[in-house]
Order: sequence, then C-alpha cells, then structure tokens
Amino acid sequence: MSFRTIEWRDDAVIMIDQTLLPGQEVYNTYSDFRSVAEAIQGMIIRGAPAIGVAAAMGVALGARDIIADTHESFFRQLENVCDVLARTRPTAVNLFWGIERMKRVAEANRDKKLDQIRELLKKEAIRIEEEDQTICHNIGKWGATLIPEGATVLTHCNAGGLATAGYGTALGVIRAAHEAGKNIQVFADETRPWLQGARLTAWELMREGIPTTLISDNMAGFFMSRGEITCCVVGADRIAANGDTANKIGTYSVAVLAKENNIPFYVAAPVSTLDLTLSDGGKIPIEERPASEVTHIKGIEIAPAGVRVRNPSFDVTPARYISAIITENGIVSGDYRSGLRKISC
Ligand SMILES: CSC[C@@H](O)[C@@H](O)C(=O)COP(=O)(O)O
Repeated sequence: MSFRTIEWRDDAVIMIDQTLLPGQEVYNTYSDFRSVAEAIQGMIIRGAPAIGVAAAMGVALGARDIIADTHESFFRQLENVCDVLARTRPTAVNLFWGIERMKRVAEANRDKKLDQIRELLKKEAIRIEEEDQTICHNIGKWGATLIPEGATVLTHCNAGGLATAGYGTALGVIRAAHEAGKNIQVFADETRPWLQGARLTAWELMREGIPTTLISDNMAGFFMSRGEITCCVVGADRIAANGDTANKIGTYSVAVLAKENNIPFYVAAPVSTLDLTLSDGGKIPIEERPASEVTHIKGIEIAPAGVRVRNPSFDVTPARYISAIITENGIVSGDYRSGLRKISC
C-alpha cells in the first residue's frame, strides 16, 4: 500500500487527511489528545478500526502530557482524556474498544512509576496499530475464499486501508482475492452524503490496479437485477450478539436488494467490532451528523436554504440479510449468536 493512514512518529500522531482526498494527499501532525479528538470528530480519520487506533494514540498523547504529582491525580486526568476521546463518535465500537484497552494497560501497571506507565501506553497504542494490519490481512485470507474467479464485487462506503491501519476489511477481502490471482472487478457505491465510496474507495482501488466502476447509490439495484453483481462485501462499525450489523448509511438498502436478487451479502470486520454486550442491533447508538453534509457538496449548497434535513450516518442490517461475517479468526454464518461468541474468544 502506498499510503499510511495513521502512524506514531517522533512522539506525535501523523494522519492522512481523508477530508482532502482524492484531490490532495496531505499528512497532518497531531501533538496533543484534543487535536486527535477533533480529527476523529471532523473525519480527518474515519472508519471503525482506524478510529480505534487514533483513540488509542490519543490516550497515549494525553498520558504523556499529564502533569501530576501523584498517581491519583494522574489517573483522574487520564479518565478525562479518555472521556474526551470517547465523546467523538458514538457508533463504531472500536473507538471504545481502543480506549478500554489503553485503560486496562494503565490499571494493570498502577504500581509503576508514571513515566513507565506513559511509556507502556505509547507502546500499546503502537501495538494496536501494528496488530490491526495483521488482523486485516487475516480477514482478507478468510474472505478471499468466498470470492469466485471472475466476480464483480459490490462494496459500500470505504472499508479499506484508509478505514484501518492498512489493507482494509471489506477491501482487504477484495485485495486478497486480487493478490491470489483472481480476475475480479469492483463496483463502488459513491456513498452519499460524505462520498467515502467515490472519494476514498475508488482512489484506493485504482492505485492498487483493481478494476473499479463507480456508481451512485441508487444504481445498485439496477445492476443487481441485471445479474451484473456476483456478491457484496461491506465493513462494519458495530456487530451485535445476534449478528445485526451497523455500517454506513445505505448498507441496509444494499443488503435488502442483495437478498431480493439472491446475491450473497458479506460483512468483513475484526473481532474488535463485535459488541456482544448488545443482544441485537436495535440497541446500537446511531450517530446523526450535521445537516450541511446533506445540503452541501464541497461547500456548494445543493438544496434550498433552511430545508429540514435528517442525516443518520449509519443504519443497521438485520442478521437475516447477512450471508456470512468474515473475521480474522474465521467465517461465521447461520447461528450468529453462538458463532460470534466462539470466534471472539
Ligand atoms: C473497515 S471500516 C468499516 C466501517 O467503519 C465503514 O464501512 C464505515 O461505515 C465508515 O463510516 P465513517 O463515517 O466513514 O467512519
């Protein structure tokens, strides 16, 4: 992969600015946890696993900058750092997973000197980033077995290297099938309103030399009904215990269309995206984003001023529409409740 989504370098966090792609490839430097929180909220970095990594690095930056005479004061301030990062985006569970993992490291080392705890937190954040790349490659290996030679794969949003520490989940599956020598092509939904498909997925796949066709979201049914789509692969932001899956708004429509047209619909996600504390998808919090994302494109107003707008950023696809969930530990289908529990251990 020819870009780096996020990395820890010289005691700062570097992120490719996803709001500027594909026009400009700019890398921003973040030196404190508040600016990392703003970057997550402002979608400089987005995609569930990537924001998990960013949050972990934010905690490490926050811990580094805490001025404290006592452990009690340090841990109180660390809690505040975690709270600020946790308030950035509500749906992707990886954000909370990353923060919790960092908290556990701090707690487990409470008896150490503060500088040692700071160092351990930095190491843990870097480890989370490195692990995510391995996880995505393993998701790719499992998922590629489901992609037939000659397939046309439809994907929604961006679940690629940009949405992870690298390689991607849904795009990891596509990359792995392509690297295995399969002759496949991709249909990328543009993904209104933020255009992750048009701006990011098309950019990534074209750089990789994977044949890609961009379509607007309302064209998916047309191509499915004409037999032009072999299967769908999407990512996930949170998967409940029964397999119900929250992902980018519009995923549910794609899944229903796929079922109607007898097309397999796969979800690819790391185990860190599972939220087995939620019995079903109805309990997943759905982020509502600013109206301007719907009324404006690149700063240009495309709707009458003052129009009422709704902008839910995610929807929930019921498990019955999902043919299989692909994780780094294997593929689950059928009885998601027991399958997901087993695979998460
Ligand atoms: C591997 S990323 C999976 C999901 O996070 C992705 O499909 C998605 O919905 C991203 O939403 P975004 O709002 O761009 O963060």
